[in-house]
Amino acid sequence: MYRYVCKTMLRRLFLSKKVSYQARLFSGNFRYLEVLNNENNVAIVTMKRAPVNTLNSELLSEISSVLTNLDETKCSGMVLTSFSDKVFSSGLDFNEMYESRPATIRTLVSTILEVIIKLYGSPFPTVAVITGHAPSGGCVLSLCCEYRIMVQNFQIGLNVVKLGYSTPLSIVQLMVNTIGHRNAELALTSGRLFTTNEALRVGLIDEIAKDRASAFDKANDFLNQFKVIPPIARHFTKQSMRRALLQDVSINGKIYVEDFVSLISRPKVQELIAAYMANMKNKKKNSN
Ligand SMILES: CCCCCCCCCCC/C=C/C(=O)SCCNC(=O)CCNC(=O)[C@H](O)C(C)(C)COP(=O)(O)OP(=O)(O)OC[C@H]1O[C@@H](n2cnc3c(N)ncnc32)[C@H](O)[C@@H]1OP(=O)(O)O
Repeated sequence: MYRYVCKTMLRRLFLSKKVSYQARLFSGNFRYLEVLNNENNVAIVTMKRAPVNTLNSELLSEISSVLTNLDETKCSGMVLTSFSDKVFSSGLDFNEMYESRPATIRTLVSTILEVIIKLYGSPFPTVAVITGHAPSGGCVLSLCCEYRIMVQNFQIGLNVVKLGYSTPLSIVQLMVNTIGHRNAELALTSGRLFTTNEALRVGLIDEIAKDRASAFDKANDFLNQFKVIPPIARHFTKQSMRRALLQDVSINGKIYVEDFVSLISRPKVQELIAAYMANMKNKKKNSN
């Protein structure tokens, strides 16, 4: 009898461990992401592709899967952030754009498009906690969120024009919707990166935080206000605000992707990407 009780207790203990292990598996399943749920059912999605969260197809497809999962599990909100206290994301991975087969570039671009559609159109409220630099693709991810809180002394913006290709129309629209036509035109045509203070002044971010912890406090304050708002009413209102852009990308997305692939594949653009990458390496060598 004693042996039976011990065995049953051990089995229960094992099962309970297994359950809590499975609960953690959602975060453990990803190579480049950590996903944790807080007590308010808010998902904290942390990009952790060291060193600078460069957006390759794998990281983007993990973000895409998480967004589907959060939609299905009816989370109350999402915070998108970075493991790094220096870089939120360094944008699309040059290694998948430089001297790559069109199919590789196509996968990269289609996957970021998938993320844009899911993140921008998500039914739950979304906040970007920007703990470091957010150039290009990093800025795009934050623009798809509803609210941006950025830590002091970093840079954010869309500098793609400097790489020799134009900003895709929907991305232009994201910027226009956020900082207005005049500011967007000036910023996009010059590839301007804004400091945290400048970004607040122009409306590219909503709040400045002194550090990661205070950025999370501000994100919680933003999300808490929705506790008293019926989610369905909130969701439909968000959809109405975002419908035009979402409809455009779902109708024309494939065309935008193909345009972007052929733009990136042009010899002149490839040359500029190579020079840009070499410049990054030189800067690093000289600073060491
Ligand atoms: C709806 C429309 C449908 C169409 C869909 C199209 C969607 C398009 C989206 C918009 C277009 C976006 C384009 C891009 O994102 S292109 C990428 C542009 N990115 C940049 O210009 C930033 C480049 N990086 C930096 O400026 C710095 O790295 C940064 C300031 C971010 C950090 O500086 P830090 O000094 O901390 O780090 P390092 O520069 O030493 O970098 C560390 C290593 O990482 C490598 N690195 C950095 N960025 C990239 C990158 N984007 N791709 C590949 N590799 C990168 C860097 O070379 C270092 O490598 P090593 O350690 O090997 O030297």
